[in-house]
Amino acid sequence: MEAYNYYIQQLQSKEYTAEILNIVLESAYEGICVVDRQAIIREFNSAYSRFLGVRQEDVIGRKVTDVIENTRLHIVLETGVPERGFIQKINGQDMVVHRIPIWKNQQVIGAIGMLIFEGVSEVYHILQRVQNLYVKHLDTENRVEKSVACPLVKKDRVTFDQIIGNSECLQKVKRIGRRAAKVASTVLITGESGTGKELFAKAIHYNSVYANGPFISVNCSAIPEHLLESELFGYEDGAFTGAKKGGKPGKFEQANKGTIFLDEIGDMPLSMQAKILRVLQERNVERVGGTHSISLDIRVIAATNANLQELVKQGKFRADLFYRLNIIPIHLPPLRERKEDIPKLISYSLEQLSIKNGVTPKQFHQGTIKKMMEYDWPGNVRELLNTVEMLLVLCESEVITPHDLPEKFFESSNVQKIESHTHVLKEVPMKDMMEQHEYELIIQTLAECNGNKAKAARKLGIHRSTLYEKLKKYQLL
Ligand SMILES: Nc1ncnc2c1ncn2[C@@H]1O[C@H](COP(=O)(O)OP(=O)(O)OP(=O)(O)O)[C@@H](O)[C@H]1O
Repeated sequence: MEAYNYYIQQLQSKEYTAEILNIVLESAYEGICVVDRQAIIREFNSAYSRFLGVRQEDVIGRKVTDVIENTRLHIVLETGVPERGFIQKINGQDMVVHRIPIWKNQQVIGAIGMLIFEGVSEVYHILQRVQNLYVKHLDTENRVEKSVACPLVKKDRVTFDQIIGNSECLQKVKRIGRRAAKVASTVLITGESGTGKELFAKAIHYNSVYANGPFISVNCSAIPEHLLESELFGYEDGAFTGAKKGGKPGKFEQANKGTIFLDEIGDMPLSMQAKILRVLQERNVERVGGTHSISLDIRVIAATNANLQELVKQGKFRADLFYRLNIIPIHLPPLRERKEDIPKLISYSLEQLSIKNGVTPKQFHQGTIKKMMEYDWPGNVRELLNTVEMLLVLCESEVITPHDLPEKFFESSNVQKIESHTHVLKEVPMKDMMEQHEYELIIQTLAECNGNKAKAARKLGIHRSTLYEKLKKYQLL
């Protein structure tokens, strides 16, 4: 009886999910088309069918290329790279479309096509595209300088939308960032190198009440110790030999009415830490050799890839400064913990980097994206952008294949582990197909979760102890 009830419950929950999905599809203003791995239409909402003048039942089950004019959904299935805000001619009209691949277990299993009829955010994306075309046009006429002066292109203003990634962990920090922007409190951003700490700091600044003031970035580790004080606090005329006539304002003063971004704060010498603490507490600064203090109205954002708490324990970082900075802590996750963001990051960077380098955008083979998702990205987003740029510039063919990737992509221990285990398993006669499937699923999920068993168990929907039992069974411990 219990098993029967469970079965009924499962069935009902599946029916419920299907019903909800149907309601969502039918309530959307956009045209939505979902295709499977073979580019066969599986879902097609009425907004799309009205626009094309076809009946849903006539198109579901047909190849998308036979139904939607100029579609590239079948190409997105191959590349695995999303295409957002593209223009597609349908029924003689230029329409804005999104094409989003569906990734599961590091494979593209389908794609979603969205036809946009309206929406402010879409207009914004179109505007961006027009700007890019404009810059490209000027570039080809050797008038790059003018493009920077183009009023449409406000180069440095960063919005949270420009921080690419839909992973849950990135969405969560973006939500915290948006809320932090609304208040004047000091923010401490931590995260590995290249995770986007400076980009995040800029997004906070440009969404805050200080947005119209300056954003002054100071790399604390790049300034020699003996120059740090005058760089940060400025100096008066004749403060020391070699001092500029008339004196010079320091970074804090320059940042007045805006934001000061203290990057690599963990590298700040102890002597300077005391002085910075004083400025943060008293909100005024005195130039070197000066006699009066200048009051400051600034937002402070500090960032580090070091473990400040550890540095405090080791006596290398002042505890009082740490607590002064750590009012709103934001930790940016490394790229290896949000690999689902990789296709989207590639898609966005492809276009920007093609324009920057004056080359035609290339396509990524799905196998290439797969390899890129298996890699651990120690240099995070910065390394990813550099890789895409290198591939764009150096690869001679139109499609970037796994062979074009540097050697390091084939050295991943995860990949070797999956391959060697799969190999062994295939040689041994299988008792049970289900077991083989379960085994591969576990290996795959562990690789995706970087060997983190708690995370893998959550992803697999089983208890951690069950996962351990299975790992033991398959001799994976
Ligand atoms: N989520 C993201 N979306 C788009 N671009 C990103 C993202 N994260 C980082 N970048 C880009 O990656 C590069 C490195 O980012 P950034 O300089 O902000 O990293 P960082 O954490 O401050 O690095 P470091 O600690 O080495 O100074 C920049 O070009 C930035 O624009």
